[in-house]
Amino acid sequence: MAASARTPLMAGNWKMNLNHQEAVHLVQKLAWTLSDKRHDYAKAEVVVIPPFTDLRSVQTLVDGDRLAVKYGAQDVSVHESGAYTGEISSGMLAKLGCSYVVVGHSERREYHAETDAIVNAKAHRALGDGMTPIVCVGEGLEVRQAGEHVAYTLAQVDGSLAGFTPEQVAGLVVAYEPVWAIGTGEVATPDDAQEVCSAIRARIAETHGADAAAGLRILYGGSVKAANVAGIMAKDDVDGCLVGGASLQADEFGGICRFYDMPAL
Ligand SMILES: O=C[C@H](O)COP(=O)(O)O
Repeated sequence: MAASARTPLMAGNWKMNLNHQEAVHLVQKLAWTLSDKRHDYAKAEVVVIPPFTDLRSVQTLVDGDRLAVKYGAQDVSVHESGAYTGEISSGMLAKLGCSYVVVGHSERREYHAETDAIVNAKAHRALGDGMTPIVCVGEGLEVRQAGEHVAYTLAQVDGSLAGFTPEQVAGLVVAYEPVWAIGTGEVATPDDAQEVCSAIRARIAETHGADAAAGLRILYGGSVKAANVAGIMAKDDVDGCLVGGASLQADEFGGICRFYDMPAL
């Protein structure tokens, strides 16, 4: 499968920002911006990832206005249901119409001690309920400075994708997010992104076969903006972006979604 056969994916992770009223306003403005510019959703799938408390409002808006924007959740429980106070199950997210679930974001790995085994269990939960996990991996600054970023990230990929069949892997999304580039303004160069994304694809070819590697979408995340997105997206093994801060502004995120119109700096 050629790179062009993978539909680019732009996912905006709002993190712990925006109440449900602000969420509706942002999605309306984003949809209007993309419609005004005649965005081609075949050139970039557009996904917003609000906090749990906004999901019902976003669902109502998307369904009511028949928007092409999709939405997902920032996390999911490893448990199916029961006495797990504060947890949200994959079944609940599927019922809200979520298409995607982020698992293993570095902020969950760091602040909530999520291991590859936990991330893997969450990814299986999401897929089991018909949603696509966006499995996050990526190294911290010390690992990068030691020159061990590729090996470190591939070990996370191995652990986080354990137990998936080649056919399942072909439909998954992996997001490579070097932790040192998240929210710092310190964007990895397009070559930095390509180095690790191509290594991930090569690893999947070894472990799950060529078709799985060709189908898997690999995103880059870390200080992506409209001004730098085109250079990153020009790389063969980068199939989209997981965007934090810049996804909170409709114009900026709209520009990222329309990367194909942006100059590659
Ligand atoms: O999930 C998104 C990433 O953490 C990137 O965040 P950022 O675009 O604010 O650097």
